[in-house]
Amino acid sequence: QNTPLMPPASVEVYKEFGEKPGLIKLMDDFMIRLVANPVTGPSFAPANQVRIKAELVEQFCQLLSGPCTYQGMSMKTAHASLHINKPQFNALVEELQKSMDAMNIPFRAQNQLLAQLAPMYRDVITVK
Ligand code: HEM
Repeated sequence: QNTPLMPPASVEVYKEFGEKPGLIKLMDDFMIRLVANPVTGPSFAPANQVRIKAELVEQFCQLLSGPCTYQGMSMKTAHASLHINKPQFNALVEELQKSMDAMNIPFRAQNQLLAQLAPMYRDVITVK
């Protein structure tokens, strides 16, 4: 996790995501969408999806003030060699929104998570 510009979301929001089991379900849905999307698919199809999902669960749990400590790579390190551009970043966020809608996560809670993720564009996007 780099440059946390927002205070973590409240633990109430973690509950609205269904805690750990909710996040696991969310990531299963999200990864299917990421692989199917023509903009993000080429990055995720060849990757270790099981491991990325597990890391995302821990990361989102921490961002939502759940009882987790993300121990994966920094966003800068994880994405350094992936040549990610802005359309890819935006496509990932859109797929996440679809997954959150599919899980009936309240809109306000969705926005709490998105506010945590938005500043990460600085570390994730390396291609103009
Ligand atoms: C806010 C946006 C993003 C977040 C929060 C995020 C989060 C993560 C996390 C937690 C990991 C696992 C790190 C680890 O293994 O220790 C990861 C890896 C990865 N991410 Fe992202 N990511 C974002 C954007 C993107 C985008 C836009 C793409 C490509 C379209 C992408 C592609 C990947 C790939 C391919 C890996 C696996 C790298 C590897 O296996 O070495 N990510 N990401």
